[in-house]
Amino acid sequence: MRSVTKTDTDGSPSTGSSGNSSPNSLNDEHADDPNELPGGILYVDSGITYPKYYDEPYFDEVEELLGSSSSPAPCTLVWRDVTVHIKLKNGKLKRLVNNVSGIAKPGTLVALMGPSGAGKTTLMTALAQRSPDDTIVDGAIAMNGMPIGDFMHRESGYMHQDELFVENLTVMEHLTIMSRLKMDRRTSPLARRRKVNQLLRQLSLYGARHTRIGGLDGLKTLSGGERKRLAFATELLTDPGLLFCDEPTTGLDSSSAQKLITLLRASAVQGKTIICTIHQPSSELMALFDKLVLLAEGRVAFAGNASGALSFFESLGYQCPITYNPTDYFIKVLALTPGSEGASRQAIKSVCDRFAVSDAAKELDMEIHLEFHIMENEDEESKKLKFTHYKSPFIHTKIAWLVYRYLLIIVRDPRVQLVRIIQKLAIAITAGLCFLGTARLTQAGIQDVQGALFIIIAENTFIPMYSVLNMFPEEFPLLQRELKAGLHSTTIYYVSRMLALLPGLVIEPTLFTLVVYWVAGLRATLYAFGFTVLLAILVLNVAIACGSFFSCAFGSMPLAIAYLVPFDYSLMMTSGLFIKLSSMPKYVSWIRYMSWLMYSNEAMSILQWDGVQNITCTLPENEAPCVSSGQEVLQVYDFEKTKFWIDIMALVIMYLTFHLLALLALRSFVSRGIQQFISLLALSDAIAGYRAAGMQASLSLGGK
Ligand SMILES: Nc1ncnc2c1ncn2[C@@H]1O[C@H](COP(=O)(O)OP(=O)(O)OP(=O)(O)O)[C@@H](O)[C@H]1O
Repeated sequence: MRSVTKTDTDGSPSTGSSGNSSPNSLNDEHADDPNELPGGILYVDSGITYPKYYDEPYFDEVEELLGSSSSPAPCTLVWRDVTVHIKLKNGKLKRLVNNVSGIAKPGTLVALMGPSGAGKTTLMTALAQRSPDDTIVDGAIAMNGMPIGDFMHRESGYMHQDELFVENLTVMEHLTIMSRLKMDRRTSPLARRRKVNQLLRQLSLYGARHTRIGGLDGLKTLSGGERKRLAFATELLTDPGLLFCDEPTTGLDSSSAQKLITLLRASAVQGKTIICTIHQPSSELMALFDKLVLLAEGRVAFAGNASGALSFFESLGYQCPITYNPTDYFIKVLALTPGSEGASRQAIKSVCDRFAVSDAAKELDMEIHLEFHIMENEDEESKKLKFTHYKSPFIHTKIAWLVYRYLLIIVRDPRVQLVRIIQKLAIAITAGLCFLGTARLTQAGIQDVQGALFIIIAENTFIPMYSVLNMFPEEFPLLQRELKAGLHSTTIYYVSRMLALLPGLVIEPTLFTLVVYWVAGLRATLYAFGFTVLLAILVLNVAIACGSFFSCAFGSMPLAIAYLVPFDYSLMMTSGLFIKLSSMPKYVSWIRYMSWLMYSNEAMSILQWDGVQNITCTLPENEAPCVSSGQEVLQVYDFEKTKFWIDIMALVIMYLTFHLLALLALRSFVSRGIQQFISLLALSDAIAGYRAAGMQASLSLGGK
């Protein structure tokens, strides 16, 4: 056996871990290596150095050396008399799952089946402690003798029916980032990479490891089957003993479905407990499942071996025709027939009632009672031994990897970045050229200088503020899912999202101000230029913070725009350029204190005019009196030179306040849940439709 040697970035060699990724085999020596931030480290294997982290020869040898299998912690899930209600908008409760009991043991693959709307997903999310917030779950659910709680996020995996990814990432990037967000912080870098590589191979994704998951036009992306396998791989990163899969074969052809269920079967054989909802499996697929649970109208219609289901239905007089797939037949019996719903409900009730008093149900009941009895008599210490002693990654690790993820999204499409920079420069040059040679110390020059300053402020306010409005609503479904899975918190997400934007929020205003400032010929001192750039950066950041607040508070772009437009008009009107601030009526003049346009305009004007003397006057004597000094210019606009630092402080306070409000709005939005998001989308669509109708009407009026 050859030894595998890891060289940390400090150059000191250390022997790699030979265990699996479970905490028992963790190599504390490399615990949460701060050097292992995105970008990877170098590994040396018997004198050969392989750069970065995804080198195939390296992984080949490590796998030979360390073996590839790991055994998950055995997991028994038992539930008794589980009833699930949902709170409706009118305040009433609707029962979705009615008094359901069952058990899933280690090494079993359980099929949860039933007609559409039977309550499969509702039951599964309740068992996985991932129910939406407006749901009430009653009854007893326990895992390994402990009533379920937040620990389910780390002890179980949940594969959703519709997989959501950050589409512009590659398969390898996605798994690497998820391994840093999900896996125990004590897992050594070596074990983490080995796990990722092992999953890629096991799930036949190795060849597609550098393929983008989805997204960009014209580039190769993952197939539907590969996406499902990637979702599966993501859940397997932590090797959970319990796995929930919601319709994993939906959208797959029969061969891909067969492959996926075979994988689930293989995982169950390894010792996992897997509960899987599935629609219309073929007989071959069904043969891979150990147990079948049939749900109908929120109740259990059958639970036990698939072969037992045939005889149970036969005993009720439902003889499966020879040409029928038995599972299709069961679903047909348990589905509501359009036009005769009443009779169907009666038939379903009768099947569920008969199952409740059947021998199979009594046997199941005994098993469940025994499990709860053992649980009640087991001491806490031995219960704890059944759980992994998981330690979540540090907050700074999560932030670093989320920032990396969002930076990848930003730089992934260089065309967009390039277009943005070219656009910015083009606007800057055009705006600057309009003021070329005009910003002189003359009476006309005063207006030109103020105009150039306003261009800098406006360009760093309006477009950026509106451009951010769609960001949060777009990412909300994935955020909601990651929060439910306990991957991170709303605050971590928000901070990471903003940090990833930061480089652009510094580079863009700097470039823009640089061009406009010098082309327009504004005050040529390093002090004035430096602070103007700083102010432009601050303005852009306040605008982004304000846009983020509106985006988080209203949850959809059309709604946010509807409120932001009047707000930005009031900011602009009180900026000091369009109306004399001291002449504004009292009841609206307070708005200026919320206007970062006013603060930045005042500070930039002070930079341009403070200490300036001898502004030339070429006006005829009988015209208005001339402004002869910078001090007088500031007075014209109601600006005070002593307020320079107050303006900067006000901008900083606004930046912090908007971000804080945005974070609070996002947290409240998240806690109100996806349901509100869906209704907001409907409202936004209605607004968009209303606008389109209005536009149509005005067009047709115009036509007349
Ligand atoms: N938020 C909700 N408000 C009202 N009814 C709901 C809500 N969520 C689910 N339901 C209803 O609860 C029932 C069970 O839904 P669930 O998604 O669990 O069914 P399912 O068996 O998984 O269906 P499918 O196979 O079509 O996914 C359905 O009738 C559904 O319309």
